[in-house]
Amino acid sequence: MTTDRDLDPDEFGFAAPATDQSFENALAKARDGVRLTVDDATELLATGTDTAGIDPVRKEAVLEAADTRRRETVGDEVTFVANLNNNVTTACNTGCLFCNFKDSAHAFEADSDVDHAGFTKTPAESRAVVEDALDMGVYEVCSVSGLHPALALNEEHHEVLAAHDDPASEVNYKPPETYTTDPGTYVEQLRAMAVGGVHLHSMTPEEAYHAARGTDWDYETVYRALADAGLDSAPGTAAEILVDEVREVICPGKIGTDDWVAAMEGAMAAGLDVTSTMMYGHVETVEHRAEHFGVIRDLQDRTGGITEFVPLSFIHRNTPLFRQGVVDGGPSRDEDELVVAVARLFLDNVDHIQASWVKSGDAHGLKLLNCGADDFMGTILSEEITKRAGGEYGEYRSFDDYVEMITAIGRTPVERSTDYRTRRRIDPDDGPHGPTLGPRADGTPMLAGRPGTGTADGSSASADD
Ligand SMILES: C[S@@+](CC[C@H](N)C(=O)[O-])C[C@H]1O[C@@H](n2cnc3c(N)ncnc32)[C@H](O)[C@@H]1O
Ligand SMILES: Nc1c(NC[C@H](O)[C@H](O)[C@H](O)CO)[nH]c(=O)[nH]c1=O
Ligand SMILES: N[C@@H](Cc1ccc(O)cc1)C(=O)O
Ligand code: SF4
Repeated sequence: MTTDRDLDPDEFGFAAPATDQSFENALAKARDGVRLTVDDATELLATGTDTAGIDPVRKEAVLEAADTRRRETVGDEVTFVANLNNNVTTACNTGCLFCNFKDSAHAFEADSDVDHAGFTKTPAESRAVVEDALDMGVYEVCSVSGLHPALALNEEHHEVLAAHDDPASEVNYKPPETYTTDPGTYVEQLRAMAVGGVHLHSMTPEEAYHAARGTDWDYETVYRALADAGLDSAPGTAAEILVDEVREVICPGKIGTDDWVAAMEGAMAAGLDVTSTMMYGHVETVEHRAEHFGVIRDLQDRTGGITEFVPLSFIHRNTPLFRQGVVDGGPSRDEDELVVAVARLFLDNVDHIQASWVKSGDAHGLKLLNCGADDFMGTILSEEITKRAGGEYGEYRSFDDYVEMITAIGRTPVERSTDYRTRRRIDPDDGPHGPTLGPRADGTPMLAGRPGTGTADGSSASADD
């Protein structure tokens, strides 16, 4: 078991980025549509490693090149999805230092008197949440969870884990009866959520690792079992920064880069689409970000199954990294803009780049749509990861919010399916607007207080911490 530990910032002092490339050459290649190298990306992200800090004139040139590339490759549509986040449990012992979503699993034990603000849902509770959302027109459920020690793939996995001499320390396992609430198995949770034709987007590489721990099952086998239970696609979170020297600092309990890549390949081999992410703006350098882009582009060259790239701006306020003084904040807005722009320019084989209103808010999220992004995520209805980390931008956007925001920047609002293959252009003048692609969607707005609806209150409520 890994727990939060004190870190000395000097412990990880990475070398200052430097390359043999010049900013001007890298920019010229980007403008000409020549495939960029990791060194090129480093120069663009740094607005030149020859100068300290971000140069505002060079930054604008990078953003403009990326915005032009976005217009030429995917046009002026801005997509979004009618989705729901349903996280099953916050119990987790992995101890990632950037995460405040998790609660120590010990606190969930039936005989524990440790207070915690987290939750575990049974499969029946998960199903009820999804059913309510389907009534609102939602057609995607995104479910990511803590690595609860009682979660196993299926009954067979429970037996394998329980057969260890000391399951808690050897395979991070305690039987369900240890806990106040039994989360069921991964297969049971997915079966419960895969209801009414909803698209189930779940099981990050880290969760797939947990669903195979203590066995010799490969990732494809695990994802096939999950697909049989109703899984449609997998979120490429747990990526953080795909460079092991960074992972050793911020998430030493997590799988390494090679394993993350193997899990994504296993998911795709099992016939699933995947997304890709990068969580940046903590201890890493711009060179690490560029290397991360290289890992994603190589993976996509081999597989073609990545539907989108989602930059996740580090939210610092309540995290161990910030509280222990390892970092003094998250990324600046300039860095957010450059990450989106260089993702658009470098990831020439990934069509869609997402801007996140959860991480950046509406105004800056819209700005990111002018830096190379073409997707504005989803309605989500509930948000726990960013909120618990100290995010302040709420947990719900309505279709009317989306249409108003996207038309305000002169772009075309488009409702999409998770895989982007089904799209509906929305006529801004034909409101009020609601989802139409869901199995129970008839264009009715996802409004506050509709009978049977979940917790969304129709406003863009702030985080309550
Ligand atoms: C909270 S985990 C849940 C799923 C699973 N436990 C895992 O790690 O894959 C999902 C992702 O949220 C992101 N995340 C967590 N804390 C964050 C923070 N403070 N700021 C931004 N993103 C964060 C990370 O990228 C992480 O991989
Ligand atoms: N960027 C964030 C997302 N993005 C995921 C989308 O909502 C959607 O599930 C995906 O594009 C597949 O269709 N989700 C969050 O909860 N928070 C974010 O910051
Ligand atoms: N839920 C993740 C974000 C995410 C989930 C699924 C994705 O496919 C992409 C991004 C977060 O808030 O950090
Ligand atoms: S990021 Fe995921 S694995 Fe890491 S502590 Fe948070 S919930 Fe656990």
